[in-house]
Amino acid sequence: MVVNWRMGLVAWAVMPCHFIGGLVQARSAQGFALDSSLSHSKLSKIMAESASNIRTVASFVCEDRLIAQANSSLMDPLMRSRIESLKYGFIQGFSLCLWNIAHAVALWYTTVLVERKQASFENGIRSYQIFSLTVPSITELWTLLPTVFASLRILRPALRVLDRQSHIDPQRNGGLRRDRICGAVCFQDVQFSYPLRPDSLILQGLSFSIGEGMQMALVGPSGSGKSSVLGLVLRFYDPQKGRILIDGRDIRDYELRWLRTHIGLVQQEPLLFSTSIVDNIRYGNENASESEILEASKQANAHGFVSSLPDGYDTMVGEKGCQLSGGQKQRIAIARALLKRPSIMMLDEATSALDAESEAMVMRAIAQSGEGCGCTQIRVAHRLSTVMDSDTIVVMDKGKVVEMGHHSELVTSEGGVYSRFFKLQNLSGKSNTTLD
Ligand SMILES: Nc1ncnc2c1ncn2[C@@H]1O[C@H](COP(=O)(O)OP(=O)(O)OP(=O)(O)O)[C@@H](O)[C@H]1O
Repeated sequence: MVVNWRMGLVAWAVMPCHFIGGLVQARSAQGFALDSSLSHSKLSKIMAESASNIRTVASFVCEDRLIAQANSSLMDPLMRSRIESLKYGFIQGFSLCLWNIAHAVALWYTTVLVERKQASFENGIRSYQIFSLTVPSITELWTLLPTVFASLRILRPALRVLDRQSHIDPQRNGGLRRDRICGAVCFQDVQFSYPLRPDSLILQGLSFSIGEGMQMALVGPSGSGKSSVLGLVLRFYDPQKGRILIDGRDIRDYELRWLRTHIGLVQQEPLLFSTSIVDNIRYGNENASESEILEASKQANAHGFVSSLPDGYDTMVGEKGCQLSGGQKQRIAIARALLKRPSIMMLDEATSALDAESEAMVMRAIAQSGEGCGCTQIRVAHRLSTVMDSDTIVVMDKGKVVEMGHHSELVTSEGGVYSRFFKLQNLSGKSNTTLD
């Protein structure tokens, strides 16, 4: 407009041609971006699952099936991408055509202005140069849009997870803190269903209580809700109805992170981190001294096998602890939990891979590990022989307590669930017969 207002008006007049061309291109490229990000996310899921379950894949000879799945995850988007490419090619041609028409008009009008002496040759060239450099640059911003859309599409699931507000916020400060937890646990008429399956009631009015320092065993058929009970004590979820009390106070009153530091959990399939044994044990308490780590390892009956390894406590355990046996992993996980010195220790089939002698030794160590009042233990077990000594045995079925008491009472109760399965396990002579 400053160099030559007539040229300026032409630039404004042809600008929509540029914009429309760029917009059409951007729109058509969006489909492309979606297809390729979807197909790659499917493919990487198949690859990650196959790699982490490589032994299962090999033992079921599933390699060909997985390769076929990986191929088909790419074939469908590939076909669609070919069609999209053709469409994109035509659209690209159309928009470039519009683009070049705009340039042709601008150049033609420059020559007209110079011919009519309404612009000097120098100003004509200058204004055309300004037009041909600035207008396409502005319009090219549109062509960046597909990249922006594609990035947003890839980021959106991650952003959704980051934005999700947890109903139970472990970062929230405030709430009750005490000098210590003694470990009395009480479930009062607890009803619970998982958020993803709100209609299926997992715990149906569950009530029981354990005194501080006592040992309680949870037994029952698979799917009866035993592990869910442990998840509720750690407040991974809150019950829909009823209350859970620790030392007489509702667990929702406590500061969550503080509460969790007093509760130990060892699961049947303990997940170890891909680092050294000592770092895995230290995970329980990063401020622990070397002698405390050694002590916890001895209590968990892990010290013997760790010392016999060439690198001892510096041995790397591999991804998820794959370079250790099941029993060794369990012992490291127990040592890690013991290092926390928890007031409540929850063991979910945590000693299933240990021999009877090691198991008895570890259980004794856990019982002595709590501060002051001793450590309250909640054990989930299928092998009844391992929980016979518990102070209380709670027998669960379909989310309810069906029997409760000491082994000597339950085993003599005629027609009782516990006595029936105890006989079954003894008769079969297999210690791993389960309540199923
Ligand atoms: N995250 C979850 N979302 C939805 N349902 C779940 C979830 N976890 C478990 N369930 C369901 O809750 C029920 C109880 O599961 P839970 O693991 O508590 O049983 P369990 O008695 O410990 O079983 P097992 O002895 O086989 O370990 C099962 O029917 C299970 O399918």
